[in-house]
Amino acid sequence: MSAPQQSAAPAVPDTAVRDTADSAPDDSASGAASPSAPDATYDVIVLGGGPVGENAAQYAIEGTDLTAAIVEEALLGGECSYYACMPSKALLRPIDVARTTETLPGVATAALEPEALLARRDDWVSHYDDAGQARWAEGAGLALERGHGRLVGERRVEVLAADGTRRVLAARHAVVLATGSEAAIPGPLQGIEPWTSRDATGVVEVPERLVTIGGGVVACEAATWMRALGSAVTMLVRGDALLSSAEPFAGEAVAESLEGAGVRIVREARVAQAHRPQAQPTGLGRVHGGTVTVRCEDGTEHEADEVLVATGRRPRLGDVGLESIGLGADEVLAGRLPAWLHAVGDASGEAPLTHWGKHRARVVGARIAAAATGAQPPFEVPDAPVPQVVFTDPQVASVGETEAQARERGAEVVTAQVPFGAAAGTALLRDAVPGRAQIVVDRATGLLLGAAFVGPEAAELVHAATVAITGRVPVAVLRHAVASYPTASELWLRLLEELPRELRAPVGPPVSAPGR
Ligand SMILES: Cc1cc2nc3c(=O)[nH]c(=O)nc-3n(C[C@H](O)[C@H](O)[C@H](O)COP(=O)(O)OP(=O)(O)OC[C@H]3O[C@@H](n4cnc5c(N)ncnc54)[C@H](O)[C@@H]3O)c2cc1C
Ligand SMILES: NC(=O)c1ccc[n+]([C@@H]2O[C@H](COP(=O)([O-])OP(=O)(O)OC[C@H]3O[C@@H](n4cnc5c(N)ncnc54)[C@H](O)[C@@H]3O)[C@@H](O)[C@H]2O)c1
Repeated sequence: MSAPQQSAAPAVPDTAVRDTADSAPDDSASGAASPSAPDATYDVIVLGGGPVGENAAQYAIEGTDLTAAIVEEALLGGECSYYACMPSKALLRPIDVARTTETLPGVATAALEPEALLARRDDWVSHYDDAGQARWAEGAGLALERGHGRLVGERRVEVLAADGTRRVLAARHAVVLATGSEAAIPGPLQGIEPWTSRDATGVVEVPERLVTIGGGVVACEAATWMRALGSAVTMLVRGDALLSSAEPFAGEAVAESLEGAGVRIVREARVAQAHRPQAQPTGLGRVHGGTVTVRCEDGTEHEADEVLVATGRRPRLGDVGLESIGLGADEVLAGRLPAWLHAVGDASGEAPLTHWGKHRARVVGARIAAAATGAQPPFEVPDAPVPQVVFTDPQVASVGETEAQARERGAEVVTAQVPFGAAAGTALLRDAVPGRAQIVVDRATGLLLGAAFVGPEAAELVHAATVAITGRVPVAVLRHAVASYPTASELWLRLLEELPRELRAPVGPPVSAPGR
């Protein structure tokens, strides 16, 4: 589906590749066999050039004279740039704007132009060409080794290029696994060439009838743009809610909105079988064969022109040579790795989100640089919270723990909830404002544990919560962080006002925040 660009040679001048004579790793130290002497040696080798691998490589050499290579078998920039975040958000933003115009008197309702929308998507994925990313890598002083990389021993990586040539690379200090993830396709749907998220973001032929399987982020976002493009969408959800890992009111609001737009949501629908004549890989975003019939365990059948499987992703660790160093995927996912080997991003099993993977890559990259140069490792925050935005209408923006997660952990929590339109700034966004906002606060410390904003343009509200959780700002102090009038951020004031007085306005001397 992708159009890999292949070249056996590194994309940066050979000056970035140090002489290997006296510094190649000593294989005898580990007892691991090396298939051959290295063709090149770098200080750091990163397997996988997605956003996470790029950041790991960049931070591992920044401000040093270390060298790093990124090994990439397809498009430099990874899933996020060409098949995931960027195309999906490029599709969703005009849809969001058009929806907003439906609710705002004083502006004509905007009509979507499907062809122009897909053309915008194509621009945002650089027409599946990674030349710009390759230029960035070169500018950052990173070597680019094109081909499939796998470990072949301790700090050894073999790169198999598209033309069949093999190069063995040696890493003086570290190897980073940043190989991303792949769509998980349940058994009954294998063999019928279903769409994955790649086809949905790369849509070329809009199927008249689309069935989606799954009730998570991909299903909800894709249902939004596929419905807007004209598909009759039926979502088969095996549970009773959408976005089940978020606060319950998030899934309810998104379901109401999708149903309002004409999407059919079938809950408790467990897929037992799927059938399709002439299933074939016709290309990215094209209909992959004849009519699909999906049969559920309760005997109901759903017919469609295409089926999108959105049932989660799994780390891509199957063909990275872990066995050559006596490890398996379980060790990677549990973080049981030798000191020279690191895993980051989707491949690590941590939250499969670009910003989180990139953050961890910066941390790990800086650690590698410090260890390699003998510098003091940079300060880290071990329990930084993970934010996420689901770009549905309404948007779902959340960070930290949900109320249920905090209670399950045994925390004594207080929550505050307000309608999303409770502040003048949010009420002005649309004439009818759906959604809610909620904060979860630890009763004993007054610290924020989690926050969720469900509403139009909620995305930008969540960073304040991320800052408050990361910086351990008590709600009594947060109350004095004044939002401008009339902005959406004033929702914070409304939320804090809902908390018990002893938490938000305790009596005492002025200013008691730590560090002041
Ligand atoms: C439809 C969709 C929308 C998304 N939207 C968002 C969003 O809005 N915001 C967000 O934060 N996250 C989003 N995500 C998640 C995000 O795409 C991932 O978290 C992110 O791409 C992970 O980056 P990565 O670098 O770890 O992996 P990837 O982006 O998957 O990159 C891995 C790279 O490694 C290469 N590779 C793999 N194995 C090898 C090998 N053996 N040798 C050489 N190269 C190899 C691959 O070709 C690929 O280029 C979305 C995901 C999907 C599916
Ligand atoms: N805006 C964003 O940040 C964004 C957008 C898209 C994807 N992503 C990331 O990509 C990852 C993958 O997204 P996703 O939606 O595929 O996964 P997900 O984990 O969000 O949702 C998977 C859904 O599939 C269901 N499911 C799992 N196995 C099933 C089966 N065998 N049969 C039927 N249903 C099944 C689950 O119950 C759930 O509803 C997510 O973890 C998400 O973080 C992020």
